[in-house]
Amino acid sequence: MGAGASTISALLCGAAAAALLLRWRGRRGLRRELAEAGRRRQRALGRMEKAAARFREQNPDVDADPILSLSLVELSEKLRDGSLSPDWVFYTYMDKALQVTKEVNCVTDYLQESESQLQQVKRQEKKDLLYGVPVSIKDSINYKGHDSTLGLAKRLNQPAAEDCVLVQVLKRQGALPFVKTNVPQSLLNYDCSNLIFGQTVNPLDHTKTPGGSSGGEGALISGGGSILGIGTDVGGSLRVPAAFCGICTLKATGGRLSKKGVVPSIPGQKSAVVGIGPMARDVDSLVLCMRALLCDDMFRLDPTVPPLPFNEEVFSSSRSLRIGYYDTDSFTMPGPSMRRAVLETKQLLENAGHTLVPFKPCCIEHLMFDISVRGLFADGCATFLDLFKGELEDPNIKQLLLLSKVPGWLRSLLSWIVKPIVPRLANVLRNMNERSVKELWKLHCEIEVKHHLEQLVPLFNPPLSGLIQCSLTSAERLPVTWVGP
Ligand SMILES: CCCCCCCC/C=C\CCCCCCCC(=O)NCC(=O)O
Repeated sequence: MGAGASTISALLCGAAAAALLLRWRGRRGLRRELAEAGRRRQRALGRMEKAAARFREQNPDVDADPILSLSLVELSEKLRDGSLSPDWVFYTYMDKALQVTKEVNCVTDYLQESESQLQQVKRQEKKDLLYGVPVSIKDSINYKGHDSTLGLAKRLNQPAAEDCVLVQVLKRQGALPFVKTNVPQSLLNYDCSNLIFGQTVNPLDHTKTPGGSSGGEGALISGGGSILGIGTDVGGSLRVPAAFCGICTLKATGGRLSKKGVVPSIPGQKSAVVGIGPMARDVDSLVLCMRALLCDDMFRLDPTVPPLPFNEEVFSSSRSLRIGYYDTDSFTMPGPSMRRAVLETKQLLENAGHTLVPFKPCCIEHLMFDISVRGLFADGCATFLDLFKGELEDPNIKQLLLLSKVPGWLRSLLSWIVKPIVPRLANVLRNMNERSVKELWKLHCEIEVKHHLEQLVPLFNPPLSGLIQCSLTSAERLPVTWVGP
């Protein structure tokens, strides 16, 4: 080998060694940041623990069980008529949230400002719908002075400059947002773990996931540590954890509740719409929350939200309803217990005088893959991958990341190869490829015109077809899975 060639190979080796060293240092720095964030969280939980202990010491007669066993409707009535004191409720839930998080690891941050807000609320004459109700919020919902991490190290130490509109409205209604809860790294996952806060587990069975991405909320509420929570959902992030944890939720129509200050995983993506919603132990709690949120404050603070208040007339009407139902969409097959739950509910609704109409949702496979996955990843996964630049990857997101990193041509080839054996994986792969602007506009037209206007709206519109005023389906067809990748 000549001197020139050895110089070149020495330079190449040097460059490779320097790159490896830089990468190692970068990763070591990240690990330190993660460890520091973990310690910060422990300090926050410690402050919470001290506050709860102080309250217990000063109020030894407060009995937690009667407070924790009240439904949200009962609790808010008692708070408003003065038969329960807001600080009894606040510290009782704080204590319970600590106990639940010790078991299932669901609380990520203590919103200590809630203690001064509690003092303010107690001085208030006006007692709004959520007066004195402690509320938990998902990590991605901005609360002034606190991080919305999405489980990503790069988002640490970037506290929100202001409360998002939802939090502002909750506060105006007298609610006390007191903790933030865990999410999977990037939010695009049906599990609930990240490298900052770790794995959240299901309170009903610690070997199982609580679901995701609003899994911290699901676990905390199901464990009894919060009476009302707020989460978000694109492809199941409210519905999956609610079903896995045995609680209730409502994915409000996109745009019905303000998204201002709620951090999405793929900003600008419009095909699979983000919906915000409450999570709670029963349906009446969801109703109370929606009634409280759909108010003038919300419409004024975020003029993009249509100023449609909660429709009391429709809600309290005793008119019998025509309700569409299906126990299977023939694509995501329900387990026997889910099917039984739908059929039992159908029977109960019929006994109550409603008419149940069988109804088959159209083209689930197409909607899931050619619309939702294609829409989410229409930039060839570039925005999703940006989230992970310079980031340590949680093992639970590795599979999706691996598919996202494959070059488009190879994804198409792999899709073609695996199609006969795993057709659904082939479908995911095919739809993760980059689309042109023209193709994306075509996709938006298909969603708005073909799917919404031509297929969905007629189902709900009396003049055209059946009066399907709401629909009943098994909540979630995904089986509850074990924790871990
Ligand atoms: C919109 C997704 C449709 C489901 C398709 C399942 C096929 C798996 C392929 C890609 C994974 C996409 C992950 C979707 C997770 C959605 C969770 C969610 O709603 N996150 C958003 C949020 O929390 O706001």
